[in-house]
Amino acid sequence: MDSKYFLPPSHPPPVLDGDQVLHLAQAGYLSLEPPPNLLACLQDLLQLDRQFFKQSTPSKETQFPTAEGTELGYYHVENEKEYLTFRHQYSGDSTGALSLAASSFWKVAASFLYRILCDVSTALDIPLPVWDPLVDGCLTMPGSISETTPTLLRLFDYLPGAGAAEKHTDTGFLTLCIGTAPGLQVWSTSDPAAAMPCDAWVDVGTQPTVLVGKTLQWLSAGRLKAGLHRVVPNTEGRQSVVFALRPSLRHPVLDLAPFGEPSVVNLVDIWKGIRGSVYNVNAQAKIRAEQKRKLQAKQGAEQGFG
Ligand SMILES: O=C(O)CCC(=O)C(=O)O
Ligand SMILES: [Fe+2]
Repeated sequence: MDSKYFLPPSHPPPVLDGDQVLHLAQAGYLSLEPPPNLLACLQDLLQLDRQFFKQSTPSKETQFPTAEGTELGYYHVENEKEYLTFRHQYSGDSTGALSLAASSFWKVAASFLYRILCDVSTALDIPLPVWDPLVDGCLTMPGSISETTPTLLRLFDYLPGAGAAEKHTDTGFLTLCIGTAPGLQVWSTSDPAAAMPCDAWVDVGTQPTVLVGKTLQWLSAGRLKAGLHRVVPNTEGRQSVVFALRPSLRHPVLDLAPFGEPSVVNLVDIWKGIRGSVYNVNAQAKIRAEQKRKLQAKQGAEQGFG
């Protein structure tokens, strides 16, 4: 028998249909139903997440020391929110279970977003192998700090009536946001052909939502638009799980030919440029204000990132 019948499929099964790809590209966001295994991992993670945030601040800080600004470990924004950022696995008795649940969730969330990346690539005629170096080390939670990439999993605990995030776009490829209560809003622009423009903030409620980030917008030369979003306070408070698939920086030399651009760039420089063009909506109020002030002085604009 001809061996071609035994070749593996060249593409993972699609997650999105054509209309969903179009919506994600044009609106910069898409609310959708994730696969059952992702929801099962989410429930395990949320249970441990609630137990974690009930602990005292010193206990949380000891288990997951704040590091790299907001980018690693436990971070507290006084009177607003606290959150825990995973970029690698932690060990130790008190943190083992949470770290393990985070690692399981990371794997399914990363594979979900990667498949969505494949779906948009197919629609844009971008060859799928192009993504291999770009997601190297991002699809499973790295074992140690030395193996980290910018990709992260973040567990938020927003204070009732106060926890929020100013409007911003994320910096990476794709972000998956799942909240336990309403609060996340996306900016929805009307069809340019519509008679009456009706641009508005739209509540996504507790519906899992995928957002396009600035790096994907840049790589696709604007064919995918980064999704503007914000978090508004909820009187009951809110937990959310945010997985941000960001570029791996392990292979800095990036040939843009497969993206339709005849040039070679340094991905580290591109990433630094994108990160440097925005302020951090998740930083403490004073740091945020200072970052905003510096940015305004530099570019006369106000832009946030999450
Ligand atoms: O909490 C959420 O659902 C979203 C948070 C967010 O937008 C961010 O951290 O970038
Ligand atoms: Fe965000």
